[in-house]
Amino acid sequence: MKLLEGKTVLVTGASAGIGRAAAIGAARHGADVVINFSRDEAGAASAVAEIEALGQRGLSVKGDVSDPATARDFIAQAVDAFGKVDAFVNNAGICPFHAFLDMPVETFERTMRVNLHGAYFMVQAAANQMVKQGHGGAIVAVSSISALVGGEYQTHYTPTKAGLHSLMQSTAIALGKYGIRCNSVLPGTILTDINKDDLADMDKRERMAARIPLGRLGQPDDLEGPIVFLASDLAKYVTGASLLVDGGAFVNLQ
Ligand SMILES: NC(=O)C1=CN([C@@H]2O[C@H](COP(=O)(O)OP(=O)(O)OC[C@H]3O[C@@H](n4cnc5c(N)ncnc54)[C@H](O)[C@@H]3O)[C@@H](O)[C@H]2O)C=CC1
Ligand SMILES: C[C@H](O)[C@@H]1OC(=O)[C@H](O)[C@@H]1O
Repeated sequence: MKLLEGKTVLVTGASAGIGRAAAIGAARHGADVVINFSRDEAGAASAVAEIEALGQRGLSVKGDVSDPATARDFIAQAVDAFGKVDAFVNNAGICPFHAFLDMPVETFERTMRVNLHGAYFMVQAAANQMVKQGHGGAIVAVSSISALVGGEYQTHYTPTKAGLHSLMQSTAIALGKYGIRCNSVLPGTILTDINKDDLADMDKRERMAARIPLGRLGQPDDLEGPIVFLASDLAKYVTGASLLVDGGAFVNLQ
C-alpha cells in the first residue's frame, strides 16, 4: 500500500542520513520529492537518481537553511517544478559536540541558526504555500529524544530540538484551522555522519546499544516509516504529537 501517492513531499538536508531516508521513503510511497541540500552535490544528485529509479519525479535545490531566503527559494522552486507542496519534512540540522563552559559563541549561534531559526523560516514558508493551496497539508519536524533529555556536550543542541518540538505544538494550533497537521519525530541515536566522530569509539557504541531495549543503535531507515506515516493521510487526526523513534531508549531509566 502506497501512502503518499500523488503527493509532493519536500525534505531539507536530504543528501544523506535521516533526510535522505525520508526522501527515499516518500518516493517509495508514491510521492514526487524535492530535496534541499547545503553542500553535498554528489549526495543530492544520487538521492534524486534514487527517487527517479523508484518511478517518481525528484529535484534537488541547493541552499543553507539558516538564511531565510533559502526557505522562500526552496518552496518556490518546488512549486515551479511540481505545482504544489503537500508535505514538508524539516530535517536539516547540525550537532557540533562541545563542552558547555567554553562553548564558542559562533558554535552556539550557528547551531541555533541552522536547527531552529532555519526550521522556523522553512516551516513558515511551507505553511504559507499550503494555506494558499487551500487543501491542508502535513509538516513533520525531525526533533530528537534530546528534546526530552540532556547531553553534556550538546548544551547548544538540545535546546534547538526542544524548540522544534515546541514549534510543532504551537504551529499545530496556528495551522489546524487550515487543515495543516504538524508533528515531530524524536529519534534516539541513529548512526549517521552527524555522530560518526563521537561514535568512532566502539566501546562507547556498545555501551549505548546495551542501554536500548531493542538492542541496537538506529539506522536512518528506521525513521522512514514514522515520517511517511505522519506525512500521510493515515495520520489524518494526528497533530501536535511527537513520536519517539529510539528503540525504547527513553523509557529505559531504571
Ligand atoms: N543521528 C542522530 O542520532 C539523530 C539525528 N537527529 C536529527 O536528524 C537530522 C538529520 O541528521 P542526521 O541524518 O543524523 O545527520 P546528517 O549529518 O547525515 O544529516 C544532516 C543533514 O543536514 C544538512 N545540513 C546541515 N546544515 C545545513 C544547512 N545549513 N542547510 C541545509 N542543510 C544542512 C547536512 O548537509 C545533512 O544532509 C538533524 O536535524 C539531527 O539533529 C535527531 C536525533 C538523533
Ligand atoms: C547527534 C547525536 O548523536 C544524537 O543527536 C540527537 O539528537 C540524539 O539525541 C543523539 O544525541
